[in-house]
Amino acid sequence: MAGKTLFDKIWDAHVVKSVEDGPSVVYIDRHFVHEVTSPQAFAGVRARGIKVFRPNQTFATPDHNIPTLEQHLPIREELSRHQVQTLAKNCEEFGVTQFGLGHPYNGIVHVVGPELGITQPGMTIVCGDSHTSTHGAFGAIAFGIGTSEVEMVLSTQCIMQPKPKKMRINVEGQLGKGVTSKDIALYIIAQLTTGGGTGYFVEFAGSAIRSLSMEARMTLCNMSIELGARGGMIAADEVTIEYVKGREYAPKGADWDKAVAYWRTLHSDADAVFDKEYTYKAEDIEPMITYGTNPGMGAGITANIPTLDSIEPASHITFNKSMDYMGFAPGDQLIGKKVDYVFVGSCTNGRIEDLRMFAEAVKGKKKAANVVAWIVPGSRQVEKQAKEEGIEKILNEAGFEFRQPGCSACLAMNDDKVPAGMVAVSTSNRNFEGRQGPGSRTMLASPLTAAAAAITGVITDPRTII
Ligand SMILES: CC(C)[C@H](C(=O)O)[C@@H](O)C(=O)O
Ligand code: SF4
Repeated sequence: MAGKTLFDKIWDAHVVKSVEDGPSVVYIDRHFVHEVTSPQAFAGVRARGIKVFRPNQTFATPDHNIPTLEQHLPIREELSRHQVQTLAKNCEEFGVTQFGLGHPYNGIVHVVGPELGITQPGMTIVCGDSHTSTHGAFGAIAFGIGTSEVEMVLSTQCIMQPKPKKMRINVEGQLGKGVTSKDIALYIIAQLTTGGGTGYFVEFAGSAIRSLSMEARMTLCNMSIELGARGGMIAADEVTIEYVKGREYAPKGADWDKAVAYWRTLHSDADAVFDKEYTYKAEDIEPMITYGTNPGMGAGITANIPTLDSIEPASHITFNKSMDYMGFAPGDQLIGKKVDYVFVGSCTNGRIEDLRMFAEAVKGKKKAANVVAWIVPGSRQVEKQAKEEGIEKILNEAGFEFRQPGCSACLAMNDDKVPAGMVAVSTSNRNFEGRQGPGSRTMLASPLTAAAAAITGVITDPRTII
């Protein structure tokens, strides 16, 4: 019998019941909850007169609807205020731990879980949020679920899931100067398209992946969902173990030793078989940026936007529509395009390492006068650390505003909206029409590329400023 994949090992350890040709009932170790997808789920549990089955394995934090300025004041916008209050009330009623607005652990759910050690290797993790794939960076099976499934997990701590197919994506070699894991993600999605991973769970492997920090691995797994995949994962190694060690919710003492011994067994066996496998060379990856309205419409920053003759005829209409929306023309050079907004943050690139990267690149320089920049930490802990490390000071001296944590301009569910027609270089993960505000135009890139745009006011190769 062929060896097992990392995915299979974790999956098999969590299947409670399998139905032939049907979904399996899978036990869930950690359930993260935010204000957008939980109200109806809690209402459903309440209506059935039952309890949250395992409140100690459920953790909540408001993130989407919170403002990133003056968080000590009541939320001005009514719907957002209501969402955030409802989450707090539900968590209190059902005995779920909530890191509410103002709590030292508040922040974006996918930043908070890992930094508190709630996310651990070998676990099954769900949240009513597509970017739950982020947690796969720890060698966990983590995926997003819908509101009715949130209710299912709240009430049973299990979920029904068909087993996905298995894909491995290897990136071998050494990344070039100015190339980050965000660029790996945008490169892979540009190669395989936003549908390339549909039906699969992806394991990222290879020497370039193993050399990444935990933050960088989270960025990559975060974006696996933009490939259409159910989720992404990376086997735990010493980097992972070192990161989890000592965190608030991490196992301690003898439990820690036991956990680590188990985690070390969680990797794909040498003879494991994948349904699909791709291998890329790290050397081929340039700093990337998107020019269109889905994350697969990206290119190396020195490239030009493709011309119609390089695009399949069937896609011409959507391609042209996307060019119109962005205000670009096929064949345009990317470098030199004017930038109005820069957003650094989100569950993709709002961690301490991202802020460090941005701050180092802008240190001693000045923000371009034509750019409005929002630098938003992913959590209160990231905010605190950035202040302690002097990052806020560097940012302020360079003319940048450092805000309070939240999803912010990643999606327009709060006050931080990019105005219509404006071009934003954003470190987030989606560039759909209207994603950052009605009519807003998004170009996805790494924190380094965002820094280069912020200080020059135009799309700039980050390798020229570091
Ligand atoms: C609001 C939420 C359901 C949504 C998601 O699932 O991803 C959001 O986080 C996003 O990034 O679009
Ligand atoms: S930061 Fe963006 S992608 Fe992440 S959970 Fe919030 S809205 Fe979704």
